Amino acid sequence: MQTIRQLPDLRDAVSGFRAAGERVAFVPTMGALHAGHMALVAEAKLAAPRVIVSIFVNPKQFAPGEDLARYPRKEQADSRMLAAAGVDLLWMPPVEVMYPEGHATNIAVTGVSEPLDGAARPGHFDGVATVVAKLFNQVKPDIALFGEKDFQQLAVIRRMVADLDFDIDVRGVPTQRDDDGLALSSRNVYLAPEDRASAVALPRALGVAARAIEKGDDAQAALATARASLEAAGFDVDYVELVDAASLGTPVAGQPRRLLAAARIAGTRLIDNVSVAEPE
Ligand SMILES: Nc1ncnc2c1ncn2[C@@H]1O[C@H](COP(=O)(O)OP(=O)(O)OP(=O)(O)O)[C@@H](O)[C@H]1O
Ligand SMILES: CC(C)(CO)[C@@H](O)C(=O)[O-]
Ligand code: BAL
Repeated sequence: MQTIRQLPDLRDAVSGFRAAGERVAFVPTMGALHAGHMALVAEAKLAAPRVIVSIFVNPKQFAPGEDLARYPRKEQADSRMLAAAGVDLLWMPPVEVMYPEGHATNIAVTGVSEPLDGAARPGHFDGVATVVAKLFNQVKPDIALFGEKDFQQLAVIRRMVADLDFDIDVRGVPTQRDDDGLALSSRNVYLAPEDRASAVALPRALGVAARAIEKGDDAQAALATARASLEAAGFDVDYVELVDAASLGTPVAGQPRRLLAAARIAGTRLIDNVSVAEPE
């Protein structure tokens, strides 16, 4: 696996793949890799002969006061995992390569980025859209893979790709979970053992609410029950909401729906989401 940190070197390597007629699948990450990321890499390996992974902890997507400084960084372990998984190229630009002095362009995707995490984390999705657009222009992938764990992020990227005419096939990969159901996340390492044990309330509350709504119970009552069980487990709840799976706005009869939540336990903010089928 080549590890590249400068843009001209990346351009040379990508031109080499293209000259050989090889399609490229791309997995953008912020590192501290776990089995969730590796599921994206495995899908990428199936999708194209060349796989590029990026690791870049993007300062622009952290709102003021968030965990940018203490975000886990595990460069050597990450690099070993990616090499063992058969990744061709690891793109790891320093901050000054991504945002040289004078960088002044911001990409704001309206609508789908505004509710939920967009409301809770001001500027977050502008930072995500801006860095993902730059990564797409740098890597020039044919296919890009994102996790459904960050469901709103996936929707924002799909919107941006459609609106800006990126010729990239964006694919979502189902959320990978620990044995007890907690979604894998780099931020899980922040959890003390007792908080990690309580955190299972998040997937459980979403599962219970989704099943209740699917069998025709009142959605608002199911959401209130989910909120109460999260609070009983020690969470401060940012939101628990049922939305239209495409627009992330008000659910539309007959259209796919999604139940999303964000909540903090002992200061660590976790997100999760599940699909909700039509009432039986
Ligand atoms: N449990 C998971 N299952 C599937 N995909 C995941 C999972 N966790 C992260 N991903 C995906 O991996 C990509 C990189 O995510 P990122 O590096 O931010 O990891 P993370 O674990 O989501 O970290 P964070 O703690 O910041 O949420 C994203 O597309 C994200 O949706
Ligand atoms: C897509 C991403 C790599 C952009 O920084 C990040 O938001 C993430 O890891 O999900
Ligand atoms: N996994 C999304 C990146 C973030 O929370 O900033």
